[in-house]
Amino acid sequence: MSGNVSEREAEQQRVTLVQHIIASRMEELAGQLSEMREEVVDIRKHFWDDVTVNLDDMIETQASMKQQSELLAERERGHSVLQRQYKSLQRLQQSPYFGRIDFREQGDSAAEVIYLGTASLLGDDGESLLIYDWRAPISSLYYDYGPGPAEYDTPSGKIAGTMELKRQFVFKHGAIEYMFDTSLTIGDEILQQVLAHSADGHMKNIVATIQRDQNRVIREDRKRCLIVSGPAGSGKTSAALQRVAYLLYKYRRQLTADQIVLFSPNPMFKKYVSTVLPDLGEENMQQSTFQEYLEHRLADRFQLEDPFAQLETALTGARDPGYEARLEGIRFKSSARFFRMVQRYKTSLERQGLIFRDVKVRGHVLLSAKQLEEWFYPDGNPGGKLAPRVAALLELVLKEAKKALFALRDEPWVEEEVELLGRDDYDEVYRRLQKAESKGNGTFNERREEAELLKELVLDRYHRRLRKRLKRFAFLDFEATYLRLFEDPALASSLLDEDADADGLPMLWPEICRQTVEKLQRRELSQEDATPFLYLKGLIEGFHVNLGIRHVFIDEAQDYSPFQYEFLKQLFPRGRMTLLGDHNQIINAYSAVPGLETLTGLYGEEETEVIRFTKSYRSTKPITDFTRELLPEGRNIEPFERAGEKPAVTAAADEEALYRHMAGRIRELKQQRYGTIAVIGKTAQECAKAYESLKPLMDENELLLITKETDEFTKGGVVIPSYLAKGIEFDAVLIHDASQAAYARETERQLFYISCTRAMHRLYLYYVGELSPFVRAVNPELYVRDNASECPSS
Ligand SMILES: Nc1ncnc2c1ncn2[C@@H]1O[C@H](COP(=O)(O)OP(=O)(O)OP(=O)(O)O)[C@@H](O)[C@H]1O
Repeated sequence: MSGNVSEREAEQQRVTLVQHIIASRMEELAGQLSEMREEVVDIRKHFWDDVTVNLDDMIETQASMKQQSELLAERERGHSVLQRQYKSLQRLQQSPYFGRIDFREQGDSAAEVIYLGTASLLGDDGESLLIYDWRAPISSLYYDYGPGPAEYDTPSGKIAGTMELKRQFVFKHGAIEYMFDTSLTIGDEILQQVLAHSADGHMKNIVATIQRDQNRVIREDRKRCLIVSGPAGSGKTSAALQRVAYLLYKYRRQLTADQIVLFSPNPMFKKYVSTVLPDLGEENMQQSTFQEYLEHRLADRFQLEDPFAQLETALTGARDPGYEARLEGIRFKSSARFFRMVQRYKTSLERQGLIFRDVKVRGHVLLSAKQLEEWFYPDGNPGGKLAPRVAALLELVLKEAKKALFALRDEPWVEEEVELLGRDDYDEVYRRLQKAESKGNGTFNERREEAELLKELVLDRYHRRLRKRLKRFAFLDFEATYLRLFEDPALASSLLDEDADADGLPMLWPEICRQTVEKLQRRELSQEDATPFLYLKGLIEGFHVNLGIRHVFIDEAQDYSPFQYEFLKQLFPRGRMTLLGDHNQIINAYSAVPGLETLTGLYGEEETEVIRFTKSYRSTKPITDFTRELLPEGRNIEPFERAGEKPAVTAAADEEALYRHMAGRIRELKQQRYGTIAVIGKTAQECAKAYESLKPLMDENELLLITKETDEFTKGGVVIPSYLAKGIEFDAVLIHDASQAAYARETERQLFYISCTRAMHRLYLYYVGELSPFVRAVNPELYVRDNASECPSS
C-alpha cells in the first residue's frame, strides 16, 4: 500500500474535486433531461395540432406528418443520449477511477498523469481528460506493464516511453479505501480482494484487474478468428464480455450491440452474464443458444431433442436396449469423418440421388417427382453446384406448377368451392369485371366471364399457398435424402474416404441406421442428427445467411461439432469469430469433438490468432491445487495465490447420514454468509433425488432445484446438474456423489472436473461406498477427510 500520507491526501483531494465536477455535471444534465422530457411529452401531446392536414392534398399532409415524426424521433434520441451520459456519470460517482499511471513519452521531459475509469470525463476546460476510458489506447499500458519501459498501440503507430508510476485505488462511499503502488503488472492485492467477494448469481466486470493475456484477448482485432483456450476459471468468459465492450467503444461509429451475438451454453448462463455490459455502460449483445437456432429452423417439422436430453440419455441409459449403438451413433455423427462423408454425399448428389416429392394440390399431381428428377438430372447431366441448380429448378417449378394448377379450373371441387365464396369475393369479381369492361372488350360475355373469374379466385388462393410451400422447397424430400445415408449401406461405404477413413463405418452401423430411420419416420430428430440434417439441407438449397452480424462469440466452444462450426461460418459470412473453450470441459463427452486448436482450420492459420490462458482465478489456491490433479495434464494449470480451506471429502455410511450431514453443512455455510451454495449432481435424475431428500431437512424455500428450463437463479442454495453448472460459479460447492459408482469412466472425468471447479471459496465432496478413482489419484495432502457422523448435523 502507498505509505505516503500526503500522497494519499493529495489523491483524496483530487478525487473529491472530480466528484464535485461529476456532481455538478449531473445536476446540469438532470435539468437538461427534464426539459427534454417535457419537450417530448409536449410534442406527443400536440402531435396533431402541429400537423397540417389538407384533405385535398394528401402529399402535403404526409410531408407534414413526416416532419413532425422526425422532430419527435430526434428529441427522443437526444433524450436517450443524455440519459446514457447521466447513467455513466452516476457510475463514475460511485467509483470515479480505479487506476493511475504516470507515463513519460520518449522525448518528453515530464510524465502525463492518467486516471482510468469505466468512462472518460472531460475537465471544465473541455480539453483535459480527468478520467480516461479503460478502453482508450493509452489505457492499455495499465494492463500490460509495470513501472519501467512501456509502449502502446495507437491508430498512427506505437508510442514508447517510461511508466513512472502505477497506482490502484478502491473507493468506498467516495473516499479512498485502499491505494496501492504496484511494481507487478497488476498488483495481486486488489485482485485478491475482488476474488474473495461472494458470488451473487451474476457475473461482474473485471476492468479494474484485467490481466495481461486477458487484455490481449480484449483488444485483438486484426484476425478473422480468435481462439481462446484456458482452464476453468481463467477468465475466458470475462475477457470475452470486456472484449464486446471494447469493440463497441473502439468501433462506436460502425458497430452496434445488435450486430454482436454470443452463443451461450444454456438459458441460465444467458442471464448470468447479462449484467456485465450494462454495468460498463454498454447495451447487451444478442444472446442465443445453438439449440434455440435449431428449434427456430426445425421445430415446425420435427420433435427436436435438446443436448441435455441427449446427455442425460448417455449418462443414465446404460441399461436401455440399443444404448451402445446410440452412443456410437452420437460419436460418429459429431465427427469430422461424418462431416467429410456428408460433403462427399453432396458431391454425389450433383450427379444423382436427390429425392423429389410430387407437387400436389387436392390429390392432383401437378408435377411428378419423376418429372422434377428429369429436369434436375437431364441426360448427360453436367453436374455442378447444387444450390444454384435447385434455385433454377424452383423458378421452373413455380412456373409449371402454376400452369398445371390453373388447368384444373373445370374440376368439380373448384365449382364447389365457388359456391362457398363470400360476399367480399363476389365484390372483388365484380370489380375485376368492371375493369375488363372499361377496357372495352367488345365480345364480353358477362355471365361466362363472372364464372371464370370466380374459379380463378378459388385457384388464386390455392396458388398463393402452393407458392409459399414451393418457395420453402416442398418439392424436395430432404428427410428421405438424408435417410438414404442410413438406408443404403453401399452408398454410405462409398462415401468414406479410403485414406482417412480406413476404419470404415462404425461397428454398430446397422443398428445406428435402424435407430436413425425409425426416429425420423416418427418425425423425431435426435440432437446428433439435427445439425448434419440442417447442414445437408443448406448444401442443397443454399444456406440461410445473416449479413448483419459482425461478431460472433462462442462460449464453451469445445462442445460444438465440426458441423456446427461450418454451419455458423456459413450463417454469419461477415462475422468475425471469437471462440472460447477448454478441452477439459467437454460436456458432450460422448461426441468426438476435435481439440480447439484444430479450429484454426476454419478460417486458416493466417486469419486465426490463438491465445492460451494458464492461470485460474476463480477458486482459492487449495481448491485449484486439488482440481488440477483431477486432470492428466492439470499440472500446467497455474493456481492464483488466494488462501482458503482445503477441500473436504466426507464419507457417509448411508444416504440418510449423507443428507443429514449435507443439510447441516449448507446451514453452516449460510451462517458464515456464503451467498451462493450449490449441491452439484452428475445428472438431472440424480439432482431430483438429492433435492427430494434434502428438502425435508431444510427450511422452506431454502433450496431450489435447477432444471434445464430454469433461466435464472439468485442467492441461496441450489441443486444443479453438472452440465448446467457449466460456466457459472458458486461460493461453495457440495459434490453430491463423488463415489466410484458415479465417477469412474474416463468420459465422466470432465463432468467431475467441471463440477469441482465451480467452487470459489469452499469445496466439499460426499460419497457412500467407494470413493471415485479420480479423487483417489489426488495427492491426499491436498484435501481433508472426514466422516458424516462427525461433522455438521441437523
Ligand atoms: N482479471 C480478473 N480480475 C478479476 N476477476 C477475474 C479476472 N479474471 C477472472 N476473474 C474471475 O474469475 C472467475 C472466473 O472467470 P470466468 O468465468 O470468466 O472464467 P472462465 O475461464 O470462463 O471459466 P469456465 O471455463 O469455468 O467457465 C470469475 O469470478 C471472474 O470474475
